[in-house]
Amino acid sequence: MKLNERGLLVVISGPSGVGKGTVRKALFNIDRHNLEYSVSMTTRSPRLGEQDGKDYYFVSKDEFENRIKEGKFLEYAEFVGNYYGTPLDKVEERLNVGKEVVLEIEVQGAMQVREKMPEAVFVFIAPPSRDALRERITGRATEPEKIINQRMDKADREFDVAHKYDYIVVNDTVENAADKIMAIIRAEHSKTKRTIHKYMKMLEVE
Ligand SMILES: Nc1nc2c(ncn2[C@@H]2O[C@H](COP(=O)(O)OP(=O)(O)O)[C@@H](O)[C@H]2O)c(=O)[nH]1
Ligand SMILES: Nc1ncnc2c1ncn2[C@@H]1O[C@H](COP(=O)(O)OP(=O)(O)O)[C@@H](O)[C@H]1O
Repeated sequence: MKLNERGLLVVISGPSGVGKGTVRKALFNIDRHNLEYSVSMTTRSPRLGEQDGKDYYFVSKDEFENRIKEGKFLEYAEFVGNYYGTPLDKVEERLNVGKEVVLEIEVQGAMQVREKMPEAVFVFIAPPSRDALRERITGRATEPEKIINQRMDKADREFDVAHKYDYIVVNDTVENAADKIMAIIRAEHSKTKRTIHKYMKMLEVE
């Protein structure tokens, strides 16, 4: 692999129900060829229509904890009673073939990635308002009210760390948000390439 062929790691976070999954799908419709979604592993139960290996790898708590011990996650975190983590091997493999790898993860995990891979780009998706967020998460009708309340509390704490991200994108319409994230990825990709190119020239590396 040539040094300048490595893809960009893109970390997307945002409160539950803000529209991360919806925006991500729209993003992949813009450029399916260069983007690759990192499928996470979780101990939460599948929602209706979710597929193992596509939406998540659904595993037991024991299996997840074994993988933690074996060091198989780039990052992992507990979120409202369940584990979620990013399998490391696949991310490395896809970055090395030049794909832009997209992680959709919560904020504690994102901060772990920043420690390990500071060259990644970090995007926080925000709702147009707190009321809009509650409407979206309620409208999706996948969680009971108690869990929705827990997720709204969690959202308030997540807003507090939004300033640690490189970009904040408001999900007003899905199309706008996806276009903005695509523009960020393209700009960051060119920036990284230019930096590597300059560095290699300095070292007189071919
Ligand atoms: N740290 C971490 N968070 C994850 C991972 N996969 C998903 N998440 C986050 O876990 C949270 C809950 O996800 P989920 O139960 O699917 O709910 P949803 O975001 O409301 O659809 C969201 O903030 C996800 O972005 C992962 O691999 N690592
Ligand atoms: N820009 C938007 N305007 C209105 N509703 C939206 C928008 N983006 C997403 N939604 C809706 O909000 C709900 C939550 O979206 P989802 O992608 O599941 O969120 P997340 O993955 O962040 O939990 C879904 O019902 C989705 O259709």
